[in-house]
Amino acid sequence: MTKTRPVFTIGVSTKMYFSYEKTLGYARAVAGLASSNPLVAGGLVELFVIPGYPAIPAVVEILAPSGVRVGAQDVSTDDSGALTGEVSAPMLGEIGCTLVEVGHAERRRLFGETEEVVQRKTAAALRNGLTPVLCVGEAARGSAAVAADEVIRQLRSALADAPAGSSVIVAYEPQWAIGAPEPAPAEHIIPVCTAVREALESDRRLADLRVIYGGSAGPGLLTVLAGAVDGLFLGRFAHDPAALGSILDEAAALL
Ligand SMILES: O=C(CO)COP(=O)(O)O
Repeated sequence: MTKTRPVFTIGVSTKMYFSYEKTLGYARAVAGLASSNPLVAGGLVELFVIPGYPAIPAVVEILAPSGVRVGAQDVSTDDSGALTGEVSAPMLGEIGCTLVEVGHAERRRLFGETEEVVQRKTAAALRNGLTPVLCVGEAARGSAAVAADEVIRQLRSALADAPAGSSVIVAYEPQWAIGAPEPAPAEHIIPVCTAVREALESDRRLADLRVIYGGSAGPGLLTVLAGAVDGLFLGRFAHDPAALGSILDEAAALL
């Protein structure tokens, strides 16, 4: 049987907001939402959760039966070696991750992650069978055309070493819209995501490409953006499971 390609990909990062116990409670709530949702069960909506590292194995155990994918918030450039504090893609795969965030704006801004590092982390994820959730976005608010150029440049750099057959989730996250009261306006998001898709469509190495939006995303946004994005990458505004439930209801209404 061929696997249904999801129409929407909806992911949540808990960043460093939650304790261990709170993370597990959240995962249980998401498992409840997912297992009672026919769209998730049928593969039309793909859900993923990205908790803090120590919670990953327990979250995998909670979410695996309901088909929710689990990822990590970062990954090492290398597969093994003297890299104290780093976590390798092979180990993330061993403990049940199927995706990893690469190049989140907070990693770039607060931890000095350069484009070269983002490129190497993307390659590490892909060579180990993990889907990179490749986070890109312009630093300052400006026109959509300038943002699109910058984001496409970041993507080409990040994907420089991507092998043929790569599956990639691009998370377009304008840096100025992260941690803000509201997401970027739809008139900004839609042309940027459309330009990204057009730019990468001809890249024959990409077997599967999803383009999702993140940055103060929450209930209501999927409806506004549907057709232009493949889904959302959520932070604060989905940390209440009820909000995630209402986004799943939106997805159902759109399908
Ligand atoms: O960075 C984000 C997801 O990775 C978005 O976070 P917020 O929705 O909390 O702004």
